[in-house]
Amino acid sequence: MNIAVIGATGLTGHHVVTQLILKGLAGPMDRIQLVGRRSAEARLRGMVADIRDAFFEAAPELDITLSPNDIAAELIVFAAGVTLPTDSHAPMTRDALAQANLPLFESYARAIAQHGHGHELVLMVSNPVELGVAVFARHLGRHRVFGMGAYQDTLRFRREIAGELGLTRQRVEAYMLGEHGSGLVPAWSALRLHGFDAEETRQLKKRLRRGLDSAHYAEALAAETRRVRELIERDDLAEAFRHVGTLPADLRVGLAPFATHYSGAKTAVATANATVDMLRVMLSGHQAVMAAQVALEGEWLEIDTVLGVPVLVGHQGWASVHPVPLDAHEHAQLCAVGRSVGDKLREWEAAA
Ligand SMILES: NC(=O)c1ccc[n+]([C@@H]2O[C@H](COP(=O)([O-])OP(=O)(O)OC[C@H]3O[C@@H](n4cnc5c(N)ncnc54)[C@H](O)[C@@H]3O)[C@@H](O)[C@H]2O)c1
Repeated sequence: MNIAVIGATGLTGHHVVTQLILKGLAGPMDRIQLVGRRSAEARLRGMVADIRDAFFEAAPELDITLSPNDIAAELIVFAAGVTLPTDSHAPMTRDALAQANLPLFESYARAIAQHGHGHELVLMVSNPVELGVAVFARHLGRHRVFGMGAYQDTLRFRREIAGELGLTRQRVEAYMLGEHGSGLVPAWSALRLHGFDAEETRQLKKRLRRGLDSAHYAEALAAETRRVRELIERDDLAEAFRHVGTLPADLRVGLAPFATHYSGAKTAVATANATVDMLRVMLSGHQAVMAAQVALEGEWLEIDTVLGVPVLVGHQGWASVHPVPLDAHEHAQLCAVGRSVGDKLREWEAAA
């Protein structure tokens, strides 16, 4: 299998490459294209030497690729571009991030559409993930492009629930939908706890939610983000983490990574883990339901933009949306987030 990692020398790209090898998804019969800018050539060479040193005969073929026109792979991970700074005193807005990364998304998407073989699947890691997916979907066809943000948010949601209930993550079926960032939509109505009946699940869900209902989630997330931001700006990371720990599971999903990013540690290991997990499904030849950002055209809830929703993922891309039960508030919230993401995407692309 040929896998290309665009932005391979970046923190996330580097972890994706090593996790692909460590988890046995890329071995001597496979090839990883390490894609970077010309200015990153020396670093890419160093990276190849280091990986061969570490894994030797278990390492895949490692190719250095300095032009988007030379990408030749079945699976492409896009992890290049600008990221939000970790210095809370020099903040960057998501609008500025979008303007910085849009030309990069465009140039790679255009090159892959022109020079690729027409079947590549693209897994978008870079942010704003919805914008990256929108651009690649337009050039390559929407069923070949996924954003991993919703999958990562979903893994975090399941982990937070599992941790609080003392269960393994495998026993928790749950989805975090919507926008990766400020527009998360926890689909509590779709929660299934394997080994618990409907009444036990209802009781446990009530305990987990601590009185925060779907109608007030967005407001609570915004208020808690302001509170955690204030603590980070005061350089009180310890209090920020402590405070996040007091919140309900669905708020922790949005806020724990926020604090982790500004701690300076960043979230690359977990991001690479979620990315490689998605690649595992795409490589397996089987199909699985996973939350991902995809470009919808009204097939679920009449949403007509890029949004994190549950989709059936396989080696040919995402085949269809897999609808999950939502209550009226969750439904309304997901549609509202969809409208807001659609507005932002139009604004960002018009400003380019
Ligand atoms: N989805 C998530 O949960 C999540 C988590 C972490 C990071 N991210 C996103 O992933 C992206 C990368 O983050 P990071 O922390 O690894 O950043 P990083 O700064 O460590 O790496 C960025 C990489 O992009 C490369 N790059 C920049 N311009 C390029 C170009 N024109 N061609 C090829 N490569 C180019 C840089 O050389 C660098 O290697 C960011 O957009 C970030 O927001 C997403």
